[in-house]
Amino acid sequence: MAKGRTVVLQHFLAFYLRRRKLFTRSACILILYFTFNSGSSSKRRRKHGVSNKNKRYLSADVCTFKNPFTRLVYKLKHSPTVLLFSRLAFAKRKNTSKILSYFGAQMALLVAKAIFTLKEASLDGALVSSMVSKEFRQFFKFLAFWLLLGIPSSITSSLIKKCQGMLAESIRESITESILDDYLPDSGNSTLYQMVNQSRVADTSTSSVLSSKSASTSPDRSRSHSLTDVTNPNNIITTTVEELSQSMAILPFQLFDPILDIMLAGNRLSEVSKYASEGSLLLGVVANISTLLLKVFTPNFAALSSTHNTLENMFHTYHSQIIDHREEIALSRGHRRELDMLDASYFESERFQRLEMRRMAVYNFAVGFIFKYGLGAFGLMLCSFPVFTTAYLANFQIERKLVAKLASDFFANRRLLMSASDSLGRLILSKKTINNSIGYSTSLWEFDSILKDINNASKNVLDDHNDDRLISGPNVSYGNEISFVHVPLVTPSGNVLAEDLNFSIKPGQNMLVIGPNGCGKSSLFRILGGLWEVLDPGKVTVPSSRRDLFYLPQRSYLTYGSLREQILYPDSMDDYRLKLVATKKSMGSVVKDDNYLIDLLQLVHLEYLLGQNEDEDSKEEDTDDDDIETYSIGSSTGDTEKLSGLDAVKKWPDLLSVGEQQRLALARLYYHQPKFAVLDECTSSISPDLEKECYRMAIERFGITVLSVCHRTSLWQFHSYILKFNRQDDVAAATTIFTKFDPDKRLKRHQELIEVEAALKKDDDLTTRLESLKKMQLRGGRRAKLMYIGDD
Ligand SMILES: Nc1ncnc2c1ncn2[C@@H]1O[C@H](COP(=O)(O)OP(=O)(O)OP(=O)(O)O)[C@@H](O)[C@H]1O
Repeated sequence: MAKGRTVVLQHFLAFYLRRRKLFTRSACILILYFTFNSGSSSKRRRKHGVSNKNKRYLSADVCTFKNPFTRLVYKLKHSPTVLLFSRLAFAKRKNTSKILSYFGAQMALLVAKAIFTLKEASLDGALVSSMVSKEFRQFFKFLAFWLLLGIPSSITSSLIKKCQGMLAESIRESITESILDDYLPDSGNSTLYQMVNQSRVADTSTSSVLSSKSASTSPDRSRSHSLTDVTNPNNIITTTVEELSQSMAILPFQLFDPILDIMLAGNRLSEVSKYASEGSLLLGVVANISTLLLKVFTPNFAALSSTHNTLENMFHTYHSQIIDHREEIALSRGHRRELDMLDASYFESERFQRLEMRRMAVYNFAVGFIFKYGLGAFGLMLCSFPVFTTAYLANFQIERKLVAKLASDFFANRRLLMSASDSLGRLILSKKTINNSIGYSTSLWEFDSILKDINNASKNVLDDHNDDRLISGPNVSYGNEISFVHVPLVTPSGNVLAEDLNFSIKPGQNMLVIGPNGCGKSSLFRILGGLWEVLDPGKVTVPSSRRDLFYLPQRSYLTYGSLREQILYPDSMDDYRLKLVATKKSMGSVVKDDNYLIDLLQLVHLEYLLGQNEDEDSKEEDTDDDDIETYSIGSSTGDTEKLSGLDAVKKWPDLLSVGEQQRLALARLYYHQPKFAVLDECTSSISPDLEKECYRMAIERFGITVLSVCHRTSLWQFHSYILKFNRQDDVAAATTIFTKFDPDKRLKRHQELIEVEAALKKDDDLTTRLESLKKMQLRGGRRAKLMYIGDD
């Protein structure tokens, strides 16, 4: 009876042996398929409120594709990762070839690595076999081979790492280049201003033609815009691009290395072991059960990384805010309040990180145990199977030579199966990297879409492709003047500041703009600078070229760079050199060389900046260890702190007082010598005498026509026209009056008012005169003294 059962079993085994290759390969495919389809289920994603980000980009008609292949192609074509790579990373041929070559090199190295692993496994087996059969010469021969194999194998591993680094760097370079081209476009469009502004304005649809245009052209994009925090573009451009590049660079390794390992191991097993087919099939089933089991321990990676990023961003933003306002905080002793905010933000972030670590610890344990030990144990069983079956079939009468062969196979197979089970674990972990990459690329794609929408909308309003235009649009015309006719002044959030703005200024007619705080004085210049649109029925006439209008705000913008660069801004050093060559060629015109720049500094009494070549930074640098190779950041000239004069590179915004910064900005204005200049309280911190001198210089010496907002009466004398904003307390929109301005007359009346007010206390006869003056004030609005000015 027992003999009959043995015969049946032997026939059964023989049948499987004939089909072993087929079984092995189908088992491999099963393993890969089920492993890859594991992870967080869509049900759980929905429960956590995190949808598959990819799906946002797929319109409803994707469901109409019956053919799964067409559907897959459609999905791929619309996936943000593919879009991001096709339009940003591969935007330039040079970058494309770099990325593809590093990717190709990495793939080739991965294949080489897998082949070396196979060879090592065979050598392991051979070593054990020679040891068991006591063939010492063979043993040392194999040992030498094994050592030799270690050289190319180690080189390959190190080259893979290097390739990953280079791939990450080229992806980052390429995406950063493309995003920066949209972020600060050559056309001079105020994309960054509009993007941050739009996201801060709650109701963008009211007045922003830009947003409505972009919404109408791409509904999917406008819907997704709200998902990206564009108020923090620095984080997206630095951190997100870096993280995406890193994860995309390690993806080929994480994905293809285990797949190659599994495939090669399966193939090898089917060749070397007679009974590997059943084992491989069973291994496929066990791998499937394991991945199902792993789902229980898998956290929602997308939700985790999104919350993590939000909390980190918040902490980062608080820090930047404190650094930006360090002086105000220090003077107002606001430390405790700021510390509370930082503590709260850090505590929140840390609490979440602990939760994240707990979830990841459980997940890592599950991956480690299930795949390394669970599948590893199964692999050992599988390897021992040929030993037991051979022994069983030969009725446990095995020759010595066969024992050595079985031992060799056992070790080779065990090694391959252990590495295959480990590879399965890595394959599962690679899903995390894929999800992260999708998350990062979605954020980046949304961000770039917003930039592109803004730039495209601006292009639509352009009547020609002249990038040098000051502003463009259907309501804009060009001439030798600045004029506003029936222009409504409306904020991006739809607040009407002034319904009907009218004025006209020709060269030489300097205009004073006055009005209460928040009435829209600076907003007028936002229209003039192209930041806000000229809405219907308004018509604006401006000089055609950007160079004809210069804007100086109250807090002037200084860059980190040389003193010369502060004066030249926004010109670059190349622009400066070109201008120098041009003026030298054209005989007779003033050559704006370094001596000219020094003269300008003298005009604003800043010549002492030329002599400052020692500061604390340089002293700090002296203490640096000479042996350490240091890099000069922000300058190609090397030892920047030793430079002096116009070449001195310093942290000018931190080094100069507000008044000094304003004077430096005036030197900048003199250098550019525009036709018109907007001076928006740009001299408020300069002493009155020097302020007057600077104004006189701008108007008389450099022939600049100024449109100025200033509260000091000492500057009235430079203006011949006045634009006055009147706002009643109960009406949001201001009315405006534009008239000729006689500074002497107005000053006299202003002085008179002061004197009458003083005399009133003593003399009743002046009451009548005061009443008449008060009437005029009331007509002018609530800011009595200011409204008096310019009232005829
Ligand atoms: N980007 C913007 N989006 C929405 N509202 C804005 C924006 N910029 C300014 N405003 C609003 O427009 C109004 C006018 O601002 P503006 O800067 O023109 O005032 P101002 O007359 O120059 O005041 P001040 O004399 O205090 O400088 C303010 O209420 C301000 O909140």
